[in-house]
Amino acid sequence: MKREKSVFYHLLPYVKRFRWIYICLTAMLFAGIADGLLFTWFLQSITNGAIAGDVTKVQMFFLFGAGLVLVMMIVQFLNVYFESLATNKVKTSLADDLFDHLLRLPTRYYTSNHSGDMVARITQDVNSIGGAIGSNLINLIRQPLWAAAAFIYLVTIHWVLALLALMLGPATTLLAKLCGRLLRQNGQWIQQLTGKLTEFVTDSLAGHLIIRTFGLESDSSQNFKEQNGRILELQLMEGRHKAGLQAGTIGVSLAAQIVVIGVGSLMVIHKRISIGELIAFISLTQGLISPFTNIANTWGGFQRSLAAVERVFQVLKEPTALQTLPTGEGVEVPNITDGIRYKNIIFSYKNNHPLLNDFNLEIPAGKTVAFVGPSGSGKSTIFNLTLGLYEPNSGEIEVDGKKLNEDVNQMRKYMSLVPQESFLFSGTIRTNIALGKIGSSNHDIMEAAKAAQAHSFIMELPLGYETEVGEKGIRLSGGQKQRISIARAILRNAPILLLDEATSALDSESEISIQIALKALMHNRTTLVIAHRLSTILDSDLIVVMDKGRIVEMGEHQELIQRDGLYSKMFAIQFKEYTKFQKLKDV
Ligand SMILES: Nc1ncnc2c1ncn2[C@@H]1O[C@H](COP(=O)(O)OP(=O)(O)OP(=O)(O)O)[C@@H](O)[C@H]1O
Repeated sequence: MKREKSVFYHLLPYVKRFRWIYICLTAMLFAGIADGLLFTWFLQSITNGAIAGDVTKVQMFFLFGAGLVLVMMIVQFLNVYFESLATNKVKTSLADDLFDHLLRLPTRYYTSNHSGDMVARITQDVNSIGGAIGSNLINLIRQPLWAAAAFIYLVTIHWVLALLALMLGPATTLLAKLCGRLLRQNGQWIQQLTGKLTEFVTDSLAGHLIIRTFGLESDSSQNFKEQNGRILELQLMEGRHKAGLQAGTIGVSLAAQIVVIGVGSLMVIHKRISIGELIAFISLTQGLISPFTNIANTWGGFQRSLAAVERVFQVLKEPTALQTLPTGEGVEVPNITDGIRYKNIIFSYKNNHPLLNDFNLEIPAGKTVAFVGPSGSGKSTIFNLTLGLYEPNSGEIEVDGKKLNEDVNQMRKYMSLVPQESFLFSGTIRTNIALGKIGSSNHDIMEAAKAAQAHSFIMELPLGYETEVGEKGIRLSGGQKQRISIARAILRNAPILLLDEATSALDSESEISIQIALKALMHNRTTLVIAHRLSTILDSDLIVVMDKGRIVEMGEHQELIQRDGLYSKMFAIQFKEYTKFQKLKDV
């Protein structure tokens, strides 16, 4: 019960948010119960009237019955309508809050959780919570009230017979408790496996190229079938539990009715109750036992929904990194004059050996600093920290004299990132560039594209700037995507640029276009670049050579070459590869 309480505690704010709907639902609930009792009274009275040969009474109750039917229809309509309103409104707000919360979560959460699982929580789990806030919840409230009302009504006729009718009810509750536990456990397994299956599907779609080129289709298909088969087994087991519960509860309900009919008939013979009252008993015994049956059935579905609610609230309980959600609308920030300072930074991704240990560096404003070093030396980590995606364990980063961690959102307005892998969202080229500064005019977007050497290839596309890109859109080459990414950064016009150069070799035309685009982008900005291109390295004001999280060398190109250390070795290798590449291209 502790678990149920905690789930309700979490759901309560949502119920409160739509309290007027729940108030209407409660009103309908009482109207439904009153209607049911009035119907029994109608049955009892019209039967007694018929037996007594009282035509006026029969006629009057006939009209009364017709009125009841009308009221019942209206109540039923409003009941279903309000229930759907309540469930869907809560579901929608929960999904809104969940997505909002996901956007606020720290970068660590994204790197340590699978996107497929997050998708499953926001779609499937949110959808399954209907059972905990909609019909199941209402039924769990309605049924005991209905049982109590029916019992009181029957007690006023004959209390012994009423107790007899009630006697078998609790048996179904025991059955429900047992099956409920099994169903809940099963529900959790199904949800976990479905989350895993969603992860597998998203991975397979994203990695379809590897699947195809390595000929892994049959293995993937087999893997999917196995996982899906396991879910099927659990669903069938769920079906068996539900069937057992249903059969047991129907058995109990029928047994109670037979007892009531048998004993009630004897009472009619002995003139203890009238035939009309026996009919009331027959009609209400069903109403007395069915709540136990319905609670039992509802309990299973309810337990399953609780499992889904728990998965949703697991995410909602994760501590966030952002208080407010920043907007991409353009705000002009002044150019910086004081550069970036890293002071005694100690940082580890996990609580083990720190990757950066007492890292100190000063990047002067307006300069281009290239970070070079072997793979895993910590270059991207410097970017992650500068962008405030991770916080150092100790030490401080200052941007233009202000502490980065004091207002990360504001400080990020000073920066734009051109990532190694250019990501295009589903939408048009225009909207993709406009992400650099939401609300930009078409003229500004076009100017940015021109500076990024992207305008001419965009104009050659069938719909120009309105061409759809992203998963469902046209395929752009790596170089073209990169130029759109650069245009986005040009439009953002932030004073600090973080550029993670793409490693893949481009054809010479793209290479030249990108060089021109980057020159335009880097102009007049403080630039941090994870450098892979010789031209970038040579043109940098400062080269920071990193190895195992430490700065091992620092200086200008010539200086570092003369030092004959790690940099000169790396440069020699790169230069050899570069000339080989150039020769190959010349051939
Ligand atoms: N999100 C993360 N969680 C845990 N460890 C990480 C994470 N990102 C990077 N690392 C580890 O930190 C170390 C430094 O990685 P980083 O990406 O900064 O290196 P890099 O110099 O940019 O490498 P590359 O040139 O290959 O991109 C590596 O050992 C890497 O495995």
